[in-house]
Amino acid sequence: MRASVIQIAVNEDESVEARRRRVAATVREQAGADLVVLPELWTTGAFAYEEFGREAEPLEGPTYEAMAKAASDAGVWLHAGSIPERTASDSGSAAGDGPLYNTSLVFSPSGDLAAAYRKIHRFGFDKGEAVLMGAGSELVTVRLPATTLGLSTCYDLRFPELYRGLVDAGAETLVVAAGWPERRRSHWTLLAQARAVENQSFVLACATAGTHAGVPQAGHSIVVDPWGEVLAQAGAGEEVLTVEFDPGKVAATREQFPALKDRMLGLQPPRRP
Ligand SMILES: O=C(O)CCC(=O)C(=O)O
Repeated sequence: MRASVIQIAVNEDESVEARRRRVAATVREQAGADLVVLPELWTTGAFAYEEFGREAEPLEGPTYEAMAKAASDAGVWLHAGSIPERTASDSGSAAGDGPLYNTSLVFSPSGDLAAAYRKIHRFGFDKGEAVLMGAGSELVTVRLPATTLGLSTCYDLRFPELYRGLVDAGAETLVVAAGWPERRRSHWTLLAQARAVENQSFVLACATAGTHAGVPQAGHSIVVDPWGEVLAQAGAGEEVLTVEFDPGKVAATREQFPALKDRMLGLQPPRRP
């Protein structure tokens, strides 16, 4: 299976519309790949909080349209990263003034939407995304011909129980769309490898490059195999990481070193003295 992980530079000197055109062209250049992956919130930048409301789009908005077409032009499965999704209000208002979500979109090679995943763990503690966006509550997997993807977004990477849930639902290739800051780059690499090892799964983790809202981005998108070996890692700048991998290695690893089978569920909490 061949995957292209597109690490996009998100800088403020480029308009959202120009970036959308540029990214669509780069996706088209990946014809021949089986899977193409884009990062989190690449239209606005994950830290450009003021842009979230301004650039939010309905699920089937301009990014959806451009990415559906790029996927079908290239004939690839496309994890199109995430968008700030504007939803309708509870009253169903056409103005779409309901909560925002950080929503990832996956398209099939014919350009149909295969899945949408709303980021579950929002970043920012008591500010930023954590207060501006709603939290998703559903795990999402996507069946491809050769593997099953488990979807996640950026800060989700810190929450191992999410990935265990994805593995229990059949995931073999864990995709992380991110806009991770340079300041915590060591955590990014460490956690991507940890999620691969503990879940005996491939991890395809796609980050952004550049600087927006004063936050330098880590880049260093990474692909890790189920044994924890790094198959490829990008540098700090914009880059397309191309990697060939054998999805059969997941079953082989789980069979040869069956640690996942030794999970002890339903442990009792410690007794009070
Ligand atoms: O967990 C981190 O250090 C970064 C998370 C983040 O930047 C995000 O989720 O947008």
